[in-house]
Amino acid sequence: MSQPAIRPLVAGNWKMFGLRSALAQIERLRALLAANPPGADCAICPPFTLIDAAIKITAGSAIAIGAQDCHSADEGAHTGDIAAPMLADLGVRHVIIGHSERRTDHGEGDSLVMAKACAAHKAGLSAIICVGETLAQRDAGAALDIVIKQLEGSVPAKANAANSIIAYEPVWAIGTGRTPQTDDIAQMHQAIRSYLTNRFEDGGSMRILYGGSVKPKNAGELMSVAHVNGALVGGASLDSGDFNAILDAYRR
Ligand SMILES: O=C[C@H](O)COP(=O)(O)O
Repeated sequence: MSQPAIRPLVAGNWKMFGLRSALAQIERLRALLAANPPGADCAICPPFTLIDAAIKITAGSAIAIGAQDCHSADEGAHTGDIAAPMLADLGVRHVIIGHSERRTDHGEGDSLVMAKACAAHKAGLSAIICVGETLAQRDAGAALDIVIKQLEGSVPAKANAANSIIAYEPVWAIGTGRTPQTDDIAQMHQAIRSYLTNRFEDGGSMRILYGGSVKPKNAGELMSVAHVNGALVGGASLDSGDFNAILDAYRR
C-alpha cells in the first residue's frame, strides 16, 4: 500500500539554554530560511522566557514557535507552571510533551504525559509527544515493547495527524553524539507507524520524528530512513547555521 505524503517537521528544542542574546539566532534562521526555503516545516521551542519575543521575530515567517512543556490543567494554583491556554494565547503552535528529561527530572509518567497532551489539544496546540527507550532497555531487547507501551499510555484517544506528532528519542542517543543504526531506527519507526495506523483513523499521516544527536553531518542519512518524518533537534538547534544545515536534508 502506498504511503501518504507527509510534510516533514524539523523542530529545535533549546531546552534550558538561551538568554535574550540568543534571539539573534532566530533572526538569523529566519533570514536563512527565507533565502533558501526547505521542503519541511520548521519550529523552534525556546525556553518560556523567550517565547513572546521569538513569536514577534518570526511573525509572517515559516518558523513556528513551540514550548517545551505545559501543565495538564487550564489554570490553577500551580506555582511556577505554565498552562496550555497561556501558550496558545501567545501564538505558540507546538508543545513538547513527555520529553525523557522531564520524565526523569520531574518523574513524569505516561498518564501525566497523556493528560498534558489532552490539555495541549484542548488549547488548540499540536503536541509533540516523546517516547524512547533507555540503553539498558535496548540492551535487554525490550526497546520496541517499551516504546509501544509508552505510546499506549501517553497518546490520547483523540490524537490525530493535525494535533499530535510523535518523537522517537532513544534516551541513550540524546546529547551523546551516538545514534542508533539506521536499521534500528527503521524498525522502530515502522513499529510506531503500525501502531498509529491500527489505533487512529489517520495514523498513517501522523508525523514521526527522530531525535537524538541529529547533526548536519548525519541528518541526510537519518532523515532518509522510512517513516522518519523529520527531527527533534537539541544541541544543534542552538546555532542557526547548524540548524539550517540540518534542514538541507529537505532541500534539493
Ligand atoms: O529534544 C531533543 C533531543 O533531546 C535531542 O537532543 P540532542 O540533539 O542534543 O541529542
